[in-house]
Amino acid sequence: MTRDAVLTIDHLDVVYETERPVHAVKDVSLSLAPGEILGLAGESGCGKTTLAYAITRLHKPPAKVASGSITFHDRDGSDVDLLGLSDERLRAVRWSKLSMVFQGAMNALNPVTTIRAQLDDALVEHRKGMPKRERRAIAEDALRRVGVDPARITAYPHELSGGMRQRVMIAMAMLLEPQVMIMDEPTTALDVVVQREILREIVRLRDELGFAVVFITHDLPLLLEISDRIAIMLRGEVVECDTAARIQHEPQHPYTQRLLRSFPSLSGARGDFIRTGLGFEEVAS
Ligand SMILES: Nc1ncnc2c1ncn2[C@@H]1O[C@H](COP(=O)(O)OP(=O)(O)OP(=O)(O)O)[C@@H](O)[C@H]1O
Repeated sequence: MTRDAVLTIDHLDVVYETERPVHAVKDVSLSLAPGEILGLAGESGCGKTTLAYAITRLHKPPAKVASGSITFHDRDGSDVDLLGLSDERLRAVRWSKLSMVFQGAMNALNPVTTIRAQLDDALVEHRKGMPKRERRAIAEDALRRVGVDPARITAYPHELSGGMRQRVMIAMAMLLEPQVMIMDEPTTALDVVVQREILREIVRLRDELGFAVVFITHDLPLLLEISDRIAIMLRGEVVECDTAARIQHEPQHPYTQRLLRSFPSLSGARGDFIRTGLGFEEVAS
């Protein structure tokens, strides 16, 4: 157990129990510090999403956690064995302690209820007894944080653009101020400018609210910009885990070196776009 961690993954194995079993996550051990952004990189099929689903206990048969543990170290000092939680306890932990935004999450909003109702449902369930006026204020604040005009709270999802819906999902994930957020390609469906804007917001909010993030994307240059540390996965295993700077400038594993070479843009000047808000040209000049 690591006290300075908010999440510890210990020797995790996840297998798809299909006719020919697929050992998708192999002996993965990782820890996440409070407030840290940990990037997960690796080519398609290396097990990133399987790992993200296991952490959030969203994996379903044929996926099975064959061995290992995932422990959430709550700010209040208690340790929560995520894999051993009853469904009821899991519901209590999800969104309030640990939340997630997955690929295509903007389609996860309920199409027949307003944004207000969806945010309010989460507050009613997890903040029992909170007066309505306070719930409204928190929901509007959550939207404001991600750059959505709170006046849009009465809208139905179809009345918002894809980028706005995605922001609403991120607002939803942050609504209860969780200590950990798992984000798997949270902005992939959006155009690059909107992606960068949302990511800059996530980094800013992490600075403000102090949540930790496990961030998954195919976009390694982007990951290098926003992550504190990066874990490189290859065929289900974490082959290297280090600070973003060391992964970029002193990669140790041949696969990491190969992965970096597959992004020619990495040899150019970049890296401050998300953190500083400067454009590449400004950074380079
Ligand atoms: N439902 C399933 N049944 C059997 N095998 C599966 C299933 N889902 C995923 N896999 C296999 O598990 C391995 C890991 O897949 P996973 O989706 O976790 O990788 P990934 O790194 O997230 O890929 P991508 O970047 O394309 O999303 C792959 O070999 C994949 O084919």
